[in-house]
Amino acid sequence: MSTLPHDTDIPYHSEDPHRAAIPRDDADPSATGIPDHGEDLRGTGIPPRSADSAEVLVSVVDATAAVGGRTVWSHVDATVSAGEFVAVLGPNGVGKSTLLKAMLGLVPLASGAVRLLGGPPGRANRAVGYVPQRRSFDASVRVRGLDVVRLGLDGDRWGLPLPGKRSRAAWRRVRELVELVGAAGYAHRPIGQLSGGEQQRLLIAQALARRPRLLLLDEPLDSLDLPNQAAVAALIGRICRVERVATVIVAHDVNPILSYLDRVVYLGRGGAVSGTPAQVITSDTLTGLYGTPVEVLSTSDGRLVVVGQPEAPAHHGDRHGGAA
Ligand SMILES: Nc1ncnc2c1ncn2[C@@H]1O[C@H](COP(=O)(O)OP(=O)(O)OP(=O)(O)O)[C@@H](O)[C@H]1O
Repeated sequence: MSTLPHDTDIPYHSEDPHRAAIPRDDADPSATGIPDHGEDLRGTGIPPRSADSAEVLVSVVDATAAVGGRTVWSHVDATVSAGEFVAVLGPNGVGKSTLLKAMLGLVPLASGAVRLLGGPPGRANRAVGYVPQRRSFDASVRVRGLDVVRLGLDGDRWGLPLPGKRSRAAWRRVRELVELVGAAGYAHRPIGQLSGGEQQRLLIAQALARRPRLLLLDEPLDSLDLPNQAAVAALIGRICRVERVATVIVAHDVNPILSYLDRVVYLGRGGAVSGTPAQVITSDTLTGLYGTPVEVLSTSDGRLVVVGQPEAPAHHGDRHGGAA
């Protein structure tokens, strides 16, 4: 895989000296069947994160979100540190997308606070790459994949075209990104004619265009087949670990990303529990979160199956679960 060189005029922070510490898991991972990601990255060659001082990029503190006049979740605490890979999990409609939007300042909080890269959300959004949910292109869309990636660099720019030197640097950056996500074989084709997995890779490349410190991905594995889920999950794991872009991913199924994750935020019943996968994805923790018996089973190939998780969340205002 290619790395992101530093020969353009676009700021990049991969040499950040304040990389996050890995929140080490006190629980025995073998007890739950959940791999300890620090040592096990499925033989990908991806280095485990080293433990040094953590810089918090996002903090959500005792937050309550109300959308359309209804409380979606309340008393949620969550943090994302530099270089971390964090999953937001929970049943349909529990408010996972709302949490990402709250981090971006797109959904105002009813109470509590969000800080993004040291300030109020919204101000630092140029340093954040965001791929919203279910963004796909109709077959009739003729824009090339390359141009979709380029929009991540200058899509918000109006007026005269970039001068030649800056334009060449921008196209060089686009080519790097296309290589990074493994899309070189099809990026010149109209994006509407590409598969869901191919489109997803190009959208991730677009979100990385400005060398963000934080990547927010809303269900990037949605509607992909299993091999594509595994491939895109591995790509995101590499971006997080090798390129050191902290990543928050909304997912329905934790299994494709399980071995790459540092932490999860599990939403349910008005609140949230966060911690390492081994701490959170357990029968006891999820039973406490949902207030109904939930069983976490581990299959022989290491997949987790959550049984009994309520599909339609009840919305309560009470605090529930030990948010970390
Ligand atoms: N613009 C809106 N107006 C009113 N209600 C909304 C709006 N957007 C979301 N909601 C409601 O807020 C709740 C949380 O939605 P959200 O999309 O955050 O959930 P989610 O966990 O991401 O769901 P899914 O897993 O189905 O994508 C849902 O009940 C949804 O119907």
